[in-house]
Amino acid sequence: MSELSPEQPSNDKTQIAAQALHVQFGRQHVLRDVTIEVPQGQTLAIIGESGCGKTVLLKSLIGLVQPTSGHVVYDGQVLDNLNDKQLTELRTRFGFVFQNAALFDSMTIADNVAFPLREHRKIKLEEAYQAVREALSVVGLPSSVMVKRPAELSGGMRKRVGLARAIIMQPEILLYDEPTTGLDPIMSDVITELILRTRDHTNVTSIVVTHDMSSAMKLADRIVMLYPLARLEKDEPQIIFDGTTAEIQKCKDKRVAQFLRGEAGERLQEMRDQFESSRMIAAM
Ligand SMILES: Nc1ncnc2c1ncn2[C@@H]1O[C@H](COP(=O)(O)OP(=O)(O)OP(=O)(O)O)[C@@H](O)[C@H]1O
Repeated sequence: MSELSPEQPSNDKTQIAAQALHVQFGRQHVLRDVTIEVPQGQTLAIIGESGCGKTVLLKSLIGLVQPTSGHVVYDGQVLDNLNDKQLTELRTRFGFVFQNAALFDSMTIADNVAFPLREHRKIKLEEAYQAVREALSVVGLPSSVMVKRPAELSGGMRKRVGLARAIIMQPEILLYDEPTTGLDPIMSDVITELILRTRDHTNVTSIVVTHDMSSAMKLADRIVMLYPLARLEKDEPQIIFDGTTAEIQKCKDKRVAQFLRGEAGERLQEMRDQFESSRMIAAM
């Protein structure tokens, strides 16, 4: 395995670290100088308004997005020093819960959940299905769903299947992209509880990208808030808050407080201005 070449994260127990991460697509800069160290067992919520780069950060952490500069260090290994085989092996230690559950429509729930096991471990079908039953029971689903297909389940059930598939490999780290989006408040709370339960049972490190402040406040040990680069001056940091749930409630930064209160602030005026200018262009 490759040795750590950039600076060693300061915390010995750091499981994953983004070091001075910069991501750019064409001319659009999305992440600038983002540094976060996540200790083993921590549950970190990444919040921030739509388009600020939360998902890009999450994808960079598992090597699905290549940073323009900077590094991701996982358990002492720099991701960009790994070849494809090593990266694939490393990813088996990660569980990723996608925003839309990303299930295969043509497969049964049993085969969807068993998929990573069958892909990465030489395991008999019956053994895999036993692991599926256990993973489903952890997320509160009966084994009777195993024969169904994703289209036959509700959105909340599909999210739970996505979580079952992520935990079946007993990952060291779980990354969630908007796990409660599109769910009613009760089902959102169920998913939040499941994330907590999974963390408590397995001591897994969890990184949760979310807009859902009530979920973030309930599950996070730590909250990091990103701000869109387009709204920042060149020398302003993109991480505008990094602290506990208690600290964020006392945070004096207007941008953080507005986000917590769900206020649109100057965005409404900007939308009105855009509307007016497009009306004027149309009238010309
Ligand atoms: N593969 C890509 N190619 C080009 N641009 C991209 C790509 N992935 C993301 N972007 C752009 O990067 C910016 C940040 O996207 P990202 O999905 O990380 O936002 P987000 O904070 O997760 O937003 P949301 O909360 O709406 O999901 C957006 O402007 C998006 O269009």
